Amino acid sequence: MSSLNPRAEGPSSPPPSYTAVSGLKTPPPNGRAGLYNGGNSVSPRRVKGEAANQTQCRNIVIYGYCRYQDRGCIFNHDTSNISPSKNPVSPSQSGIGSDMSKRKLNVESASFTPGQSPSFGNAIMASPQQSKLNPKVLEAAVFTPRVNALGLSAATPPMASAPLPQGNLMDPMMQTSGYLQPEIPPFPNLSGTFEGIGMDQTGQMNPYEYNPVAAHGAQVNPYAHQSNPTEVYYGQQSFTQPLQYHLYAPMGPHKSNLLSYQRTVHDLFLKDNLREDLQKKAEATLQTLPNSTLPNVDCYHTLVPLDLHTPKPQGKAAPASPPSTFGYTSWVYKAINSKDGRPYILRRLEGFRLSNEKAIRVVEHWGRVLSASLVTVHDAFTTRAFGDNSIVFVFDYFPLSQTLQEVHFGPNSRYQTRHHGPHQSQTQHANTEHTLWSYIVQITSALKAIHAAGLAARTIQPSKILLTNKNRIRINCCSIFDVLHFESGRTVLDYQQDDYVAFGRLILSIACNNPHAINNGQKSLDFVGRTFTPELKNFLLYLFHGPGNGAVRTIDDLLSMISFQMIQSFDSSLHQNDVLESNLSRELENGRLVRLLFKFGFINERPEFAHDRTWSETGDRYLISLFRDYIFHQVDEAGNPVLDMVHVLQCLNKLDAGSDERCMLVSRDDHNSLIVTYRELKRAIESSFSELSKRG
Ligand SMILES: Nc1ncnc2c1ncn2[C@@H]1O[C@H](COP(=O)(O)OP(=O)(O)OP(=O)(O)O)[C@@H](O)[C@H]1O
Repeated sequence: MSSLNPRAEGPSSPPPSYTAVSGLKTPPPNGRAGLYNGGNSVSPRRVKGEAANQTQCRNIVIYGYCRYQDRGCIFNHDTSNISPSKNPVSPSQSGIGSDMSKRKLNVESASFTPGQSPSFGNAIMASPQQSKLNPKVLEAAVFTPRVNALGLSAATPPMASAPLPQGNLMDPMMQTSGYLQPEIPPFPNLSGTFEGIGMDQTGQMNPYEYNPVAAHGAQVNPYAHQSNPTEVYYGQQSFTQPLQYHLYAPMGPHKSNLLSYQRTVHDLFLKDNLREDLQKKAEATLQTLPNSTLPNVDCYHTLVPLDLHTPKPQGKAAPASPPSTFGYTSWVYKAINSKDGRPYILRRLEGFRLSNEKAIRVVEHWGRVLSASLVTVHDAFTTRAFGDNSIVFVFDYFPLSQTLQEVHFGPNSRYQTRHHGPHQSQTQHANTEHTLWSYIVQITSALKAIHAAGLAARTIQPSKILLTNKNRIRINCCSIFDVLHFESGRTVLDYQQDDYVAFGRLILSIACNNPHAINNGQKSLDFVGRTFTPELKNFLLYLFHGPGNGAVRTIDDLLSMISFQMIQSFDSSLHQNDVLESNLSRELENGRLVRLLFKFGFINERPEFAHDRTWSETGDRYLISLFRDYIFHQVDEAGNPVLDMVHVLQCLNKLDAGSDERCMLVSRDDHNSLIVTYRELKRAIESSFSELSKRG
């Protein structure tokens, strides 16, 4: 394994204020240079090798008795063995180097009470010669007793004592510090529960009483007296109870059975196809039209036309042209609203004169309709900004969406080459039917919301249904006909019944892959009957003919006919949701790390403070710059840069979590080494950042 060393070049180091060992060249114990992992730990092997009954029970040491003595505790309960050297806070637990463990207690020793113990969490001494405690260590804040892994003390109720993030949570930059390293329980156990927290004689939870029987179960836990939390914390994942904010937690669903060494750094980020899709959509959203002559309309600017087809002119000018959906020349623009900065769709109908003011207010009724399968309409207004009388409808914008007309019947349609018939395989039929049911479920759900609001969609046709994602559709342009034909004299019920027929036509045309399938209705229905399941044909028959005896179609009848497909569709969307959440969780970690990198960038190499003695590269700043080298500027034996992204991710995550793990930082001239915990590094970055904020 190649050892990684920070570059041995650059300026020699100024004297750091952290505990440093000049000339320390001790290789790190785990083979990875610079990473010193828990040098104060008691080796599990040692504990394992000892006969358990020769090991002093900790409850005797701490409390003078062990309530499990007669209930299976396998450790030694002989009190005569207890000498001052069996300090309840063992050196290894307290974070003092191994040389300190040999020292006996004396009058100057910090006194121990179960509620308090001296903290030795600061930079540890790595040099065997250096036997005095770092003055910083003695000044360190008193140790608050470790409570259980949920951060609950014995006296406080669970909700009241949940660990609170440090820092100002309202400050986005400070939010990275919201991830505290949770308190680590003193005696992790195998069961994964918090059985190490015993009950005292009053029946109260006692976080200090160790229950060896519960913790060991039938077998002896070799880590039972393991007192270095970090070793258990990182080495024995299954033993740990606290949340590990610095690790990437793989979230399901997991489809591939890759082994850990087969995974790549890509597994830590969004899936490529999803990223590409989102980036293309972002690009489309931000697209502008250079040298555009399009005007600003009301509060909308930066108009980009989306309707790539030649507008279909109406009236005498072009009598042979097929009429556009609304009977007016229509234009579709993407535009930005200057009030909220968001993109919207403006659909302009050219040459429309509003004869009744009330007509345009119909749009407000559509504000009540909430459906995920509907393109929401926000506003409608008349304008002369285009040099004519136009009416403009404002809709939600869905980047890169296509109409079902384009998807199924357009020149570039992937369905064009497929001719339904005997040559199509069973799988292709099944896929087409799956798509059809997916459309049916979504349109039915939209109709349910629309009809319940006392309205009718009136635009169920291939060119007015948008495909915004795979198999994800939305009914577009609702409300336009309500305004255009405000005084038509027909009732809403009539229009609602028309919706069902239009729905049937849409599904029939897609099933037959022919936009004109309705022109030969019976033949098309026979084809559907032969090709797809009988449920689909029955569904279409209901849409075209209703329940019979002159009764009207109702949305509830429709829903009961497709209940099975609804369940299937619901299940698929739950799966899809899981996949997206899993992808989201990957970005969650990365978002935190970016904010951490921002802080690094703000702090490191500030030229304006170069001669400022209070800021210059000593103390915290020196530590941070060495840590920056440790993360990013490692080189291998041949001096080649090591570009190990996983190392960067691990370091940043541990830093953000303020882990107790230590790392060894080496000055650029190789003359000084520092051993610090990530917790200290985190503190250094936070204090430097807050100092910067005060100066700013
Ligand atoms: N809300 C929207 N979000 C994003 N794109 C949209 C939206 N509405 C329409 N579009 C896009 O604008 C283009 C034109 O849509 P339009 O509804 O005018 O289709 P059309 O076939 O031209 O219909 P018409 O015959 O009514 O003109 C389509 O490619 C469609 O994808």
